[in-house]
Amino acid sequence: MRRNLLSHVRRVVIKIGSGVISGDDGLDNAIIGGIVGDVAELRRQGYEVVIVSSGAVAAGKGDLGIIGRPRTIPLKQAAAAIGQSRLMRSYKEALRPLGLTAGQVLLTRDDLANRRRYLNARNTLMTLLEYGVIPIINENDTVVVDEIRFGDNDNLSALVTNLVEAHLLVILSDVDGLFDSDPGKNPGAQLIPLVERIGSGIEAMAGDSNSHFGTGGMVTKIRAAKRASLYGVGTAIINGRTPKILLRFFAGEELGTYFLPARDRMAAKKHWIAFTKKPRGKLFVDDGARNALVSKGKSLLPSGIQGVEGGFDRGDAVRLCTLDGTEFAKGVINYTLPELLRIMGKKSSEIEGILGYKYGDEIVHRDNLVLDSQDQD
Ligand SMILES: Nc1ncnc2c1ncn2[C@@H]1O[C@H](COP(=O)(O)OP(=O)(O)O)[C@@H](O)[C@H]1O
Ligand SMILES: N[C@@H](CCC(=O)OP(=O)(O)O)C(=O)O
Repeated sequence: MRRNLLSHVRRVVIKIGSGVISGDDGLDNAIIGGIVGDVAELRRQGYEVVIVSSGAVAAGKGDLGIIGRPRTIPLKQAAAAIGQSRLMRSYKEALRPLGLTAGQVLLTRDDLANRRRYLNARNTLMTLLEYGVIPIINENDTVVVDEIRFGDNDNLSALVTNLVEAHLLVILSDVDGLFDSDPGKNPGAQLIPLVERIGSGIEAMAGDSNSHFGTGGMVTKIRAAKRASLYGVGTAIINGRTPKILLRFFAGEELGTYFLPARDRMAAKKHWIAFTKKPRGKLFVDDGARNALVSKGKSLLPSGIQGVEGGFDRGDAVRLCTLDGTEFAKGVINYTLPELLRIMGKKSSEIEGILGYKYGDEIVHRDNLVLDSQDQD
């Protein structure tokens, strides 16, 4: 059955967790060599591979005398500054004898939240693939602050899956897949081989990370699988410490946990609005406007808006709320806050008379709107 699920797959994002490629002494070059060997073989079989690799902090923290997790953000960032170049060197040295080369791509959420930079990052990644180079992506840990953080590389890998229009996300972790409870705490835990839909029952099974290395445990992996699934892509979680696991998986062996894609695929742009753009304000709309958006698939016009909150610019994402504050959608706004304060509650035909210009009748166009029922951040 697995072979059928993979038959359409040509481009794949492989996320490699810190716990897979590092131990207490830093990077585990034997494991990296094994994974890279599999990747080279997958390339020969015609797959295009994009790697999202963690491990910078684990590779650098020893130089700072840190045992266990770095306690502060500056320490984590300093460890990443030391470790990221070491991580890339390990990949490059493993790839070189196989005739392959890697390209480092460091991203922040800000890079992907801006549409122009998002498209630019995509062009870079596509060019690397076109030239047969393996992109190795990580969060740009040394510069990120909270507002522009992906948070964890599971999330980053789901967003990259959309960015490069991949057909499959494979998460290599230090466990065999998703178990019905944390196998680190419960030796009787059972592996779940197939997840058809990620609902609250599945989410309740996931626990945090138990290691010095991992960031989010199963919680962030399931969230990533859900995001990929809403984009119409399946996700596999398999054990990256098992030799030749990638080759066995792509040969169709039933390994780990496979999450099926959702039936209703979200368009790439809507997925980006839902998960990559950070909301910068709120609009409070009346029942008529909410109904038009939720039940009739209409755009948001100025007449239904009764209140605003936060500071936003044209092109930013905002949350849409009912008058009692219940959030029900997220969308990209066509007007700035000062403009909106002048035109809210008015008819679309009055916009030009009030502002002296208009960008359109819609405050949020339905093509740039994602309802909560479609699931979002
Ligand atoms: N239900 C579960 N099934 C499998 N692993 C779980 C579960 N709940 C929590 N975990 C923990 O999640 C860990 C993997 O996540 P993490 O440590 O963040 O690794 P990575 O570095 O691969 O991201 C496992 O080692 C395990 O201890
Ligand atoms: N960017 C960080 C990794 C963050 C992270 O999500 O780690 P992990 O849970 O091991 O995938 C690093 O390179 O150390």
